[in-house]
Amino acid sequence: MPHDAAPAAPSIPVIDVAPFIAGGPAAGDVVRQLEAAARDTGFFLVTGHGVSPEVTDHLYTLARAFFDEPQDWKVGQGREATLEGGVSFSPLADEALAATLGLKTPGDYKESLNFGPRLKGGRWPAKPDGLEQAFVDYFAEMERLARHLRRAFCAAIGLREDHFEPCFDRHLSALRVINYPEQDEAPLPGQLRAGVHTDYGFMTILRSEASPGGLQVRTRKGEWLDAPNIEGAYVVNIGDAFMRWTNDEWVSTPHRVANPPGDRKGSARRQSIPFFLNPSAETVIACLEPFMRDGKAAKYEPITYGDYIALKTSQAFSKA
Ligand SMILES: O=C(O)CCC(=O)C(=O)O
Ligand SMILES: [Fe+2]
Repeated sequence: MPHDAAPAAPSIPVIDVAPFIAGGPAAGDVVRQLEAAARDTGFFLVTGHGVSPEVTDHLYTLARAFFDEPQDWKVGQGREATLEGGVSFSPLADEALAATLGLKTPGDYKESLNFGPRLKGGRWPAKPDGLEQAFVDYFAEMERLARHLRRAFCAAIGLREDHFEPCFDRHLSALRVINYPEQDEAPLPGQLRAGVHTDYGFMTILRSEASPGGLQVRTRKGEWLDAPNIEGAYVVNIGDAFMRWTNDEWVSTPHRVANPPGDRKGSARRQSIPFFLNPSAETVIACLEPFMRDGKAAKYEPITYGDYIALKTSQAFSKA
């Protein structure tokens, strides 16, 4: 076989969504690219998304200032969990994401700040100034991009373009900034920056950062791919609830965040910003009609998103 006929290495595609957002003649081509990626790896990068770089950088910078504060102070922040739209702080090794797949591992080598307008948190910290507003503004940017992507998904599936909109009227989406510190000491056996897991909800839109020890995605064949880092691009992946909605035809893919290699541990701080787009608690996840054509049957019983998420969350925080 001539060597140029070898199958292409699997990869995570980069899709320019600007023609879809603009609604021009190339919109259909974007829809086809998104559908192929959603069925194949369940992960893709988007450019041409229109998200404000200033709003993104501002949240990044203020969150970084928070993480730079002493640990003793941070652990006292956002503890009440009584305030809708409050903030919560999850310290190093608090969460083991691999527990959602039934794996016992030490807690993830990360700390995070978490916010959602309909999620309970505590009072916002007194510093840095403007932290709450930075979360709120970036959340709004993510909602805008998510709305475009939902419309594109409807076009791909053959649904009315506003099919999912009622599910997001009172959505339970969450915005998180994660700090993966430098690893001055070796992590515990089995401890990763973030253990292997799938995301629970509809989709995740991630602002990532190029640094040693980053996001890796498991293909359907079981190979681990490094997610590319492209300045200004966002990583998008399909979540479990959406996979269930599509009768498993669109895929929620396992992923993890690797530790930095031994020689780079002291220079490998990384900060990422995932936005987890989740439907409302009362949304019923039932197989979409186009996925039941040609004699195909629904694989799962309908379930409300509230029941579904409660189960997954309790697993993630049950410590090894
Ligand atoms: O930080 C990353 O690159 C990914 C984090 C992640 O997968 C998650 O928090 O669900
Ligand atoms: Fe994830």
